[in-house]
Amino acid sequence: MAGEYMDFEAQITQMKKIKERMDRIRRKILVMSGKGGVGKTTVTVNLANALVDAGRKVGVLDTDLHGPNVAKMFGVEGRLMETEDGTSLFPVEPRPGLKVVSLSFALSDSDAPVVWRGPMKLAAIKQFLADVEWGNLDYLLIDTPPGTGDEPLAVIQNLPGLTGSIIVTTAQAVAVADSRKSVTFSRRLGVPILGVVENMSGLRCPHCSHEIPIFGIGGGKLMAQDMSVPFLGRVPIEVELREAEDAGTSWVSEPAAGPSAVALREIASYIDALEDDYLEMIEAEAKKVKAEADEADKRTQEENRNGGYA
Ligand SMILES: Nc1ncnc2c1ncn2[C@@H]1O[C@H](COP(=O)(O)OP(=O)(O)OP(=O)(O)O)[C@@H](O)[C@H]1O
Repeated sequence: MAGEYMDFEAQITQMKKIKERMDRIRRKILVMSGKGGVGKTTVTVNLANALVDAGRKVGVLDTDLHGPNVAKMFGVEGRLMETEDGTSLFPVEPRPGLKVVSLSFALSDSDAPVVWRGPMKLAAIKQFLADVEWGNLDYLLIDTPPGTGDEPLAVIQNLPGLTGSIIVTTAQAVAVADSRKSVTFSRRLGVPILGVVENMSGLRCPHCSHEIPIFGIGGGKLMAQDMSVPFLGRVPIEVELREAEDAGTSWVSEPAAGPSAVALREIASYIDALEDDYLEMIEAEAKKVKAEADEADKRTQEENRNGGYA
């Protein structure tokens, strides 16, 4: 499948299939981070569980082939199930209302590192967008590897009606610097930014309740303000959250769960309460910003062709 040559007609058929599938999903959200290990998958998995708790139908697509943790954090073993005619792939369902697919389900050996070039990843992402039988969903959350590489680009360029991106960072200066690139990347490609989450934002000492700023506190919020994007909230470090992820249980669903669950539930409620009018407005704004950037690029190319003269 991945990397196979596809003629023009087959590509058009695939694009139509993707559109049909995506039209049945109300909101499609890309979860990104500039830096690795800042908690993108944690945010994806917990937002998904919180939205399911609120009665929403949610799908999660894990496009991270090199560190696919989504299925593990939902406590499921992933395996690709096809219809008999091979035209559709079925997601796994860790709990009612939640469907999960990882690109890694297509790999036979989970211990083997993946050596796929960009075009193979692009082909695989397109195939998953076209073939996964999500049915009707309220949300599709798409987890991507860190950075602004092939996977987020493939999703943005091939998923019609992408609602927006959520950018996850820690408050640490290096993570913030990288997450600024994710903001610029989203803007340059015309993707509305729903907001920034500052994860691992302080650890409350269990003995004295003092907040220890392991990766700093506040850097993500400052970045969001500086780049004029919404700030969605701070999620503190919590041992129980990490333990729940290792056990594949839903931390946000625990009524007595601590401050990280409270913060993640609040972010999920905020996202769920976003009005369609607001989303249309930020989509129009994002398209305008992209059109202006395209125009500026065109002028620069023109100038370069004319030896630096307009
Ligand atoms: N708020 C938190 N409290 C405790 N542990 C956390 C928190 N956020 C993330 N973790 C843990 O930190 C590790 C990295 O998180 P996660 O896998 O979500 O990051 P990521 O950005 O998706 O990583 P990658 O770059 O590999 O895709 C995981 O072991 C996760 O359980």
